[in-house]
Amino acid sequence: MQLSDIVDILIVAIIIYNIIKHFRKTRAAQLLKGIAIIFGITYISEWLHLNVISFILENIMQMGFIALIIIFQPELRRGLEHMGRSKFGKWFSVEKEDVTDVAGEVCKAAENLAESHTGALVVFERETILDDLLTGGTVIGAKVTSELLENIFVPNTPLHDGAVIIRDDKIQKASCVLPLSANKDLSNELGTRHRAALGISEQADCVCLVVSEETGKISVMLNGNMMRNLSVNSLYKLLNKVLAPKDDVSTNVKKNIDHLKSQKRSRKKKDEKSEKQDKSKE
Ligand SMILES: Nc1ncnc2c1ncn2[C@@H]1O[C@H](COP(=O)(O)OP(=O)(O)OP(=O)(O)O)[C@@H](O)[C@H]1O
Repeated sequence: MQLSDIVDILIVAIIIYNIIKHFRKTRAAQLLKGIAIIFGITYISEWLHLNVISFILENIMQMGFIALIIIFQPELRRGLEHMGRSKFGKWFSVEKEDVTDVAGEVCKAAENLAESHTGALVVFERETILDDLLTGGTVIGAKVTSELLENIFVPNTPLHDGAVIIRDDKIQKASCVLPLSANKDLSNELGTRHRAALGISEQADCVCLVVSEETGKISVMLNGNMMRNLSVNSLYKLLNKVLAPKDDVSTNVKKNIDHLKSQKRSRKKKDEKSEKQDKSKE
């Protein structure tokens, strides 16, 4: 066995491990089990020379390949988008200061909504444009303010049902219907609002915020995971962290300048200190 074979096997093993890990808790896991069973039966029927059965199964598998691409289209798209996402690109097309403003306004609204037990669902769009995953919705296109957010979710008003979508520093849409998660591990006490937030976070890189009407608790969904019962403080920190532009070029430049300045300062201090020491010796 050559080194390239070992590398080859390792890469395939890592890919299979990640596919299983990714699909373990989703509807796709059942499909993958079914495919594995068909593969197994085909192999056994070939081994036993059951020609008709193996002919049928082989044809099913050929057609199945195309069917798989159609069935897994959202997952494939998400995976390819994830791969194509540049490490050096911006995650969010607004400045860090805007992110802090948006996070502040949303947290203020979340605190008031939680206090009054008003249900709310807010989705922050990041790299992946969410339009294809949304049904319905009313375009708003206004700057994010706590007053506007709180107003949208007032019960029995036209826009309170469904999700608000935040793109950059604007409320892009309200009253949007999101895809529901098929996660079976989700607690029974959580209904469709939480399931919808989890659903879209499984299919895109967005960040979802839910205020429960029933309990007044704040939850955040990200990459198909849920963080429950967050305080407003931790929500603020989390939003700033996940929405901030990563490795923003200007931030890096600033960091470098700061670093150079602090080096210069410490060199100057050192020089002054040694000068003083020399003088005292004299
Ligand atoms: N697919 C969906 N997309 C967006 N919003 C949805 C969707 N399904 C339900 N909702 C919202 O969730 C509300 C119903 O919430 P439900 O009580 O079933 O969920 P929940 O997770 O228990 O939340 P809560 O704790 O606030 O009661 C609906 O009125 C609607 O506003």
